[in-house]
Amino acid sequence: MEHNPHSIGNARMLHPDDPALHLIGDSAAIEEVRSLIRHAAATTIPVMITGPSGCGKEVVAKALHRCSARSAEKFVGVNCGAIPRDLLESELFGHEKGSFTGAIAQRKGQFEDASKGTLFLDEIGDMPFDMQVKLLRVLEEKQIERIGGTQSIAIDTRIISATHQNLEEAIATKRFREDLFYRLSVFPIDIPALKDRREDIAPLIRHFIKQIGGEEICFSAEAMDALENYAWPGNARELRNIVERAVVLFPGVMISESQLSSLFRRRASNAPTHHRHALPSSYAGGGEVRPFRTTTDENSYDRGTLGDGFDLKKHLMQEERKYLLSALRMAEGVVAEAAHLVSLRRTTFVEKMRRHKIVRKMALTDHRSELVRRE
Ligand SMILES: Nc1ncnc2c1ncn2[C@@H]1O[C@H](COP(=O)(O)OP(=O)(O)OP(=O)(O)O)[C@@H](O)[C@H]1O
Repeated sequence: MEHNPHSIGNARMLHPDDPALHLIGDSAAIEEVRSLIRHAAATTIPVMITGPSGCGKEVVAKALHRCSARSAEKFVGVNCGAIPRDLLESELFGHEKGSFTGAIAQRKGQFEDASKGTLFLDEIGDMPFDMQVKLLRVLEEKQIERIGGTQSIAIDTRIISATHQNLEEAIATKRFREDLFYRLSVFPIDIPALKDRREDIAPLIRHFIKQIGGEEICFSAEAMDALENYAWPGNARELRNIVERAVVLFPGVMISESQLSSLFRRRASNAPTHHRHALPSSYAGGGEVRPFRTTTDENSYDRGTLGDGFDLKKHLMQEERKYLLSALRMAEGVVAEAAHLVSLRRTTFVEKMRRHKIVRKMALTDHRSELVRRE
């Protein structure tokens, strides 16, 4: 058992610097999450954080790390869905020099790097099935072997995983190993969607305004009402983006309900209104702005474009990459929505992202887009 004097007890007994308080929200659901963080932080048991995309899973993981006795050590985040299969094993477990083409030097993996600290396995539901077997073995034996290595290395790494997927469903369809699921989710923490904890919207707006800096903004009572009634398909991430836009477009201004539509640039028709019955049903069609336009007609290419080394396969790959990135940007990093924008299944979209080495967070405005994030 690890103990941290600041992490145990209820909110009233807490030190004002309690890292769990960095998790913003006044709802009962967030209060419950804070309480779970404090309990989990006093142990090293594996925690699995679930909730829809953008709801704050990484914020919770970091709060848990900061609350724990490991807070002085590293927090290392790995996005299991964004790293190509071939690289993931080396990313997690490291490799010895010469163990494969391109392994020009020995490299420690994230498990070793985060030893004594916390390893955050984000998007665990996207981990390839064969890697799941390897991960399970490591968790059971508490030791790793670098690729091409001959000796086992003991590790003392706290594991927090997260997913927006329904892993029970993934288990039923044999995409996720049941034994690994039970190993990782000893202590589950579920974060509800923002639409189910509307009390958090106002404090989150205040928090984001402070975090972003710049001139103060505020929303009229009707505008606040509309924001509190909106469906927030992108959850807190979408709210943050709206606040960012508001700070740029309306510095020092009281924002009215009618001005909100300019903040919701994705789909003007989906902008919130304070009439509950008029609320956008999150991705309903009517009046959608069409994201992509065809720029050329059939038969319109001539010798000027073709010939001279024109490579159709390469060209199509480049175009595909542009479409994927644009869709991701328009969907503000919500993969399911981006896939919907280009009429692909989510899994196909993720597969294409892997092929193009696209990281979901490349599309986000807060530029936290690395494969591996460190604190
Ligand atoms: N309760 C919260 N308090 C403070 N900031 C929050 C909270 N929830 C979300 N955020 C902010 O919203 C954005 C998205 O949060 P985060 O990246 O943690 O979501 P996530 O659930 O991990 O997303 P994904 O599933 O896409 O990985 C971040 O900018 C984060 O700082």
